[in-house]
Amino acid sequence: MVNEISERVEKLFPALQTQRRDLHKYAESGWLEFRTSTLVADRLEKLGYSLQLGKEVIDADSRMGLPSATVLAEQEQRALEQGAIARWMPHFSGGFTGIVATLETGRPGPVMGFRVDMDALDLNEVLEDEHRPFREGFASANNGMMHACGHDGHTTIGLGLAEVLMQVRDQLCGTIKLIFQPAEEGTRGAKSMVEAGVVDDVDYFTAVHIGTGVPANHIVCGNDTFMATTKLDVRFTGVASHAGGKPEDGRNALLAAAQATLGLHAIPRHSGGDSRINVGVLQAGTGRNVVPSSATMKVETRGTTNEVNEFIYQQALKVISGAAEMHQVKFDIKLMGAAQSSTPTPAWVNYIHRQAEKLGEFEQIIDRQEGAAGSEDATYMMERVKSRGGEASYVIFGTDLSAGHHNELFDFDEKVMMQGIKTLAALALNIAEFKGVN
Ligand SMILES: O=C(O)C[C@H](NC(=O)Cc1c[nH]c2ccccc12)C(=O)O
Repeated sequence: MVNEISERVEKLFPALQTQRRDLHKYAESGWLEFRTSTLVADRLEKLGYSLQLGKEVIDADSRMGLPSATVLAEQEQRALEQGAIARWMPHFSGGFTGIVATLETGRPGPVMGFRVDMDALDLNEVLEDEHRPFREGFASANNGMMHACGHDGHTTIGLGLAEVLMQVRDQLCGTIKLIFQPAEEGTRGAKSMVEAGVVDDVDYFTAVHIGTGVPANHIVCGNDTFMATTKLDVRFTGVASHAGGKPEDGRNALLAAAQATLGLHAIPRHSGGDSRINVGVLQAGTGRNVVPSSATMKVETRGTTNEVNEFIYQQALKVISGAAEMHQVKFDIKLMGAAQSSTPTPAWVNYIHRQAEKLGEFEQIIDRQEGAAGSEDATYMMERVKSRGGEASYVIFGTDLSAGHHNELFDFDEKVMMQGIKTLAALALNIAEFKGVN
């Protein structure tokens, strides 16, 4: 069975590479994955999956960090010009760019959920010969959007997995659910899919990532270091006045934001675990001789547990309102994203380990990756599945990178996609080996 899967996946490689490069070239940021979604939906339908799309899998009110209506409309238009398939667009229009593809095998067995993400980062790709995507003609055509975290690879893994599983459907049991999630960056999209009930029937859940510093031919079967996080946009609104003639009439939003920035970074640590705070963007003012009446900040808090993150977040709210009070300016706070901390379930990690072993492709099979990582909103899905007694894990496939994640020179070795597909396909094919037949 292992050899059969390997051969099938190897055969797909040229098509997978073309697919990945197409997605890379037409990179789309979170909630704007219009072209990507229409292509993914079309492919999955052709393969024979039943599809749930857009509002069926995205709870509108649980979406975080949604771009403005203007941006959504502009980008939908741009996607159509770049080859989005128009007949699918009504499902995704307005920022509902999520897809769940289901394969009912008709044989008894568990529901297995696989999650990949589809969004790019807000980043300009390097357009120079030293960078392979540019050299080979698939660098991002979209200004300010770049697949610099490998989600083009993840989406391609999802499509390749869909194809292989359909080829071997007679050997599968239970139900396969492939989840294509929007807006992972900024941890904005997963919650809306969880609230739409997407994983409520999933018994065994697996999310994937490539790279993240894990060497090529290594697999981490259960990454368990994701930090809980809260993302917020803060806007201070003061009063503009003549900086020379009437400074006392002004209410200085820039000072409030500056004060808040220093105060935020001075929030104490928490004995319950590591924490982070970052003011990543700070913009204020309009002119040299005007008391600045507006300021905006983009802030994130993190903690190794939900409690630690909540502590930092609550302190942050106090610092922000205190700084506003000090400078007599108004403020408002918008929640832009959030994720929980989560740990995989040991039995599922162990099963993944054994399947990876059988593939015979990996030099090292690691159960846990230690050390503080970033955040991931797949944790919402993991926690929902676990809360119902299910199994969940987050798997990392190591690969050689040309530069770190979120860097303008990021690229990866596309062979990793095949290792990903083989491993995930093995999880589905051999599920009878997990705790016997369900
Ligand atoms: O918080 C976010 O915006 C999500 C973003 N997530 C990632 O970069 C994914 C990620 C970070 N570190 C790891 C380690 C393993 C897998 C995935 C990751 C981050 O942490 O800034």
